[in-house]
Amino acid sequence: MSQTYVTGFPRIGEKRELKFALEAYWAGNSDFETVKSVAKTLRERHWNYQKERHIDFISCNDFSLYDTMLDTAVMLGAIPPRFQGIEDKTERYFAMARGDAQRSAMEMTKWFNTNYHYIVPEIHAHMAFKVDISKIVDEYIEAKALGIDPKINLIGPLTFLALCNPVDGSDLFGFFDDVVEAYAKVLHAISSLGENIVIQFDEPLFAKTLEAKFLSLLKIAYERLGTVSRHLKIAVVTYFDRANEAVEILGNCPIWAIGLDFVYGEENLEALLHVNDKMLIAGLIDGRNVWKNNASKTYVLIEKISKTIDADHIILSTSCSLLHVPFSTRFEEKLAPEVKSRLSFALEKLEELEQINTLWEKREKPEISACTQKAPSVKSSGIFYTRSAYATRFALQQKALNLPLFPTTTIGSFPQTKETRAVRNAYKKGEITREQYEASLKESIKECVAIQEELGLDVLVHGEFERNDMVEYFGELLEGFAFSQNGWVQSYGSRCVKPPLLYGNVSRKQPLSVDWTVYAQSLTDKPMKGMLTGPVTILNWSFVRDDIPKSEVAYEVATAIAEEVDELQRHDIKIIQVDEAAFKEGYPLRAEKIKAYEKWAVESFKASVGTAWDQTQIHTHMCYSNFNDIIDTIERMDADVITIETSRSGNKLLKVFQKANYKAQIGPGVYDIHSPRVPSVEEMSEQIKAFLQVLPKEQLWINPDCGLKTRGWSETKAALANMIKAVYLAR
Ligand code: MET
Ligand SMILES: [Zn+2]
Repeated sequence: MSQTYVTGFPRIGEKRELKFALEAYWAGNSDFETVKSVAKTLRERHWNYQKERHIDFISCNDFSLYDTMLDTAVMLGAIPPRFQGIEDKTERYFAMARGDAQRSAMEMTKWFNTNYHYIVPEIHAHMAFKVDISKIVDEYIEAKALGIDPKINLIGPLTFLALCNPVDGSDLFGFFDDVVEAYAKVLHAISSLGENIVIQFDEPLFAKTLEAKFLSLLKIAYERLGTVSRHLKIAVVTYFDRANEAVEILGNCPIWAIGLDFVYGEENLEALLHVNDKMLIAGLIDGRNVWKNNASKTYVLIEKISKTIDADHIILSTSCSLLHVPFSTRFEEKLAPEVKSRLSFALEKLEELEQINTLWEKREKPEISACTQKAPSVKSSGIFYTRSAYATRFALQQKALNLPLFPTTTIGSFPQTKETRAVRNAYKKGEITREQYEASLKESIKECVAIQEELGLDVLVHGEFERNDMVEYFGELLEGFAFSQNGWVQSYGSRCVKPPLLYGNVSRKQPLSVDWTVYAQSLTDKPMKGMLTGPVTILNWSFVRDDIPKSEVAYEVATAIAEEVDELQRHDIKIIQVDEAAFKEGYPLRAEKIKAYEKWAVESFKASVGTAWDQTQIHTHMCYSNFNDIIDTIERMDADVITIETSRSGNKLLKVFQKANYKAQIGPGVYDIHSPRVPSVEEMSEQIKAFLQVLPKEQLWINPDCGLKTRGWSETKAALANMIKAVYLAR
């Protein structure tokens, strides 16, 4: 009998119950008892769903009221000093997650190459770890009471350590012994709960290209943790890519099982020899994309695995936690059948796991399913890109635009007020007519243009009031995208996103932004910048079809954008910005896979602007501050101007551009838009001076560091006015 295993389950609830319960509590509209009871109901429901599908290994402690990294920090007693004075555990927990009147929240960042954000634990020298497993015990007992014998999910010690932020600058590795000992205490305490308890250590860190030091520590850690108690069965589970180096070590550690992802790391097949006598938890059902599993392909994969691993040592599993996919397709009433029939969310994936297990048990190989998808029409070889060298373009653009020294601009969006959103929603719901909607949008654009003229900005924007989201907006207008009603995925805390479903061949059947941009240009003599989202960002923030290579999908999206670029310039729009906000987050975890990513990412960006004439100035924008490793790639994108987020990193970042002898223009953000604070003229003057120490003045643009849509109007006007004063002083 083979067995099934689910790495982890989404916790927000099929109707986002946890979100609403938490937000009501935070807003003071309900009490914590209500949150607790909603959470309990959800856990129970989620366990039962898994039980109904006869999943053999069901997790507890994959649940969290905010984030499991934060839970781990709490479990280990890694409480930053500023929160230690808060007596009440619940109050303290949410203060760490969200900050309170006196204390800033802990930092948050992306979990590996996903769009889930975890809380970054803060550690410092002489920190006394103090173990508290009460959350685990509660959930374990709760599951037991329901007749479930759960495994216990814990973030593995190496992944935990690697993601910690030593706030006092101390050496991360210096904490290793303390962290492992704290985990040993956790295991010791858990072992008193029962016999043969399975502990799942999540170690996605092992799917990255690792420093040798980590590999040697991993051996020490699991040799120690594997011997804490005979009553525990330790499973070390990796995901998101191959983990070959770690397997070579884990195969000789005193643990029970090793988990490998064969969906995003098929190279793990080569590591199987080193699994030795351990159980293999084989990640086969894609835990982070939404398409139906191809059972015949999976079956073949299991056959391959079984050549090295005895069948009774193979456990069939999801490739990672199902946290990264929406709950169920059963709430989708509006999706076209051809789209819906191809989807599989968390609940459906449980079914798929059960099915493949049944087939495998009976050694019943499924028929090869016929491919229903048409082959894409465009090939990624030989992209369309006819722009001349930068120097030639620069001269032509100078002439066409005649901009002053330190041209000023913004990143695109202006404050989205309640009214703006209300109008958009009313139009979406059919409560107002197209004419009414357009009239209202034009009003907003007109005001926005007037404000920018009054402020004295050099390159204006229309304000992006028609966009709810920079990817969704384009997806809705392009062919090949669909939108679910309830396809929510947790992004951080109580927040969820609903990524577009890029299911088919992408094409542009209508203009995307031309009308708004042309209207905005008609209101001013200053250049109006056209605003588009780039292909890499569109892909990285969508669920992308997996029946053809990503590079081909990206090229289709790029072709559609390139048509829009061409139409904009034919309407006399002289500057076009193609945002690649998510360029960097799409980077693979494995060094050897980076080249291939960069190739399709750069090529598709270039293809998306390849129609631009030399005198049309192409901007791009990225919200990052670390370009060290990717500067050559940025250069190859060949944009005329790149605006970036520097405001929080001084001119350190610009030095990277200087060192690379970067020739095109750069707009380093002079102020941080993530806070309502209005920086003074002096502050921004200082920033500009710092920039000038590194880059020649001809290369500099001055702008905020990202879009202004989350800001209010008053702070926006004040900050931009100060920015422009600082620029006048510099000129
Ligand atoms: C996350 S990057 C945002 C870019 C977009 N043009 C904006 O200003 O909102
Ligand atoms: Zn940005």
